[in-house]
Amino acid sequence: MDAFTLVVATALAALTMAAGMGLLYLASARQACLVDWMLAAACFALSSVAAAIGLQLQALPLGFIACVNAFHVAGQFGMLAGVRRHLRLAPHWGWGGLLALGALAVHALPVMQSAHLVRLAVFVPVICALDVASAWLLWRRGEGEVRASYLPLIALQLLSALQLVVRLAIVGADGASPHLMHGQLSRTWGALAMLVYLSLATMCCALIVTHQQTLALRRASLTDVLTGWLNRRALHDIATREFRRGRRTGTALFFITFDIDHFKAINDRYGHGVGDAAICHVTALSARVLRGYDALFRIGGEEFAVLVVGEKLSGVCVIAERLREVVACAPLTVDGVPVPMTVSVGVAALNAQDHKWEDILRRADEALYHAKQHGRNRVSVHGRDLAEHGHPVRLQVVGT
Ligand SMILES: Nc1nc2c(ncn2[C@@H]2O[C@H](COP(=O)(O)OP(=O)(O)OP(=O)(O)O)[C@@H](O)[C@H]2O)c(=O)[nH]1
Repeated sequence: MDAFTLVVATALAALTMAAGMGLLYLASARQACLVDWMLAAACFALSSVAAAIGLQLQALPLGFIACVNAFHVAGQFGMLAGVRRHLRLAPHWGWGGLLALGALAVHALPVMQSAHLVRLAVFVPVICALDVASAWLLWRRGEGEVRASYLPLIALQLLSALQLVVRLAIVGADGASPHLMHGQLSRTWGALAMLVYLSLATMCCALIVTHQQTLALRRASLTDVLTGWLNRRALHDIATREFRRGRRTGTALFFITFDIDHFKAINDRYGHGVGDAAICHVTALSARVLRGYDALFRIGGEEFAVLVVGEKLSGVCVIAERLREVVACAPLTVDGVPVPMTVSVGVAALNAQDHKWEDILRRADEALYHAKQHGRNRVSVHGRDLAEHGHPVRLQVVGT
């Protein structure tokens, strides 16, 4: 295939990428990085169109070469800008504009007019730096589940940089041993590499965005909207997994359940809006005293559960007591007036007779009920304050 046909195909691939990014932007949750990638593709398309026109004029005029290179640099910067925006960093398009203008201006230097090799030697490091910067950012910031979706674009950016370095080396070697690669062949290589790059970049960018949406949907399906705590569906998944692990490895497992005391009265007196704020207030306070890695669940209107793994009973009782205390000591303020709140707390541990995690939760609920029955604003521990089915063993209550 001749260079002209390849360049036209590259322009079409760039336009396809721009259209794909634009359509995905409209169809998805308007992720702004898609606009950056669409602009990047538009720059690549302009670069290819300039190259195609220049090739038709036989001897490629320097003005066209300058445009080809400037739009190409802008396109590569756009790829980086999209990556930065996806990672919640400022895209800095201003720098991209300056870089493109610099790329245009540098062609006025006489040395740039002399040889294809000189121009390659100037632009390859710039483009490689942009490619490697995108790959490095994605690698550094991509943690956990998202990294898998970043790997194809990381690989593509690195391969793009690598092929440029190889191309520069071959064109450079051509200077020493003539005809290894003349300018026309180098351009054909460049157009072919760009065609492959654009086709794959379209898929890589789409993969990143759709994967992120999938994760967001999954997160939303497991999270309570009001508090941001996990919901019952998540409780089932996480508790089942931890219960199995606890049975197999003998790791201690506890549920702390707690419930806002006389919450109905808060709703009745101040309205549902304040009731909602009270729920958020309690969960925010509780999260402060809980360990960052405990799983926190909203399991009912104003009832919550914490799954504690690998702790001693005494440690769990300290956590539960701290939780009770922090809520009692920090009332919600409504129009400058404090609204005192307390919580009743129940604690239960995994024991040898348990067949399923629901057994532990049921006992924690019984302990919570016991705390309610014995004055509220207190912590009751199953097996210490009450025996099976909520019968008191001795009325020793941790707390008030
Ligand atoms: N504002 C608000 N209220 C809720 C929400 N979910 C449940 N509720 C209300 O919470 C109240 C719970 O009341 P009860 O179960 O009687 O419990 P309580 O008044 O806290 O009494 P005790 O638990 O016995 O101390 C009900 O009035 C529900 O309507 C919610 O998301 N927001």
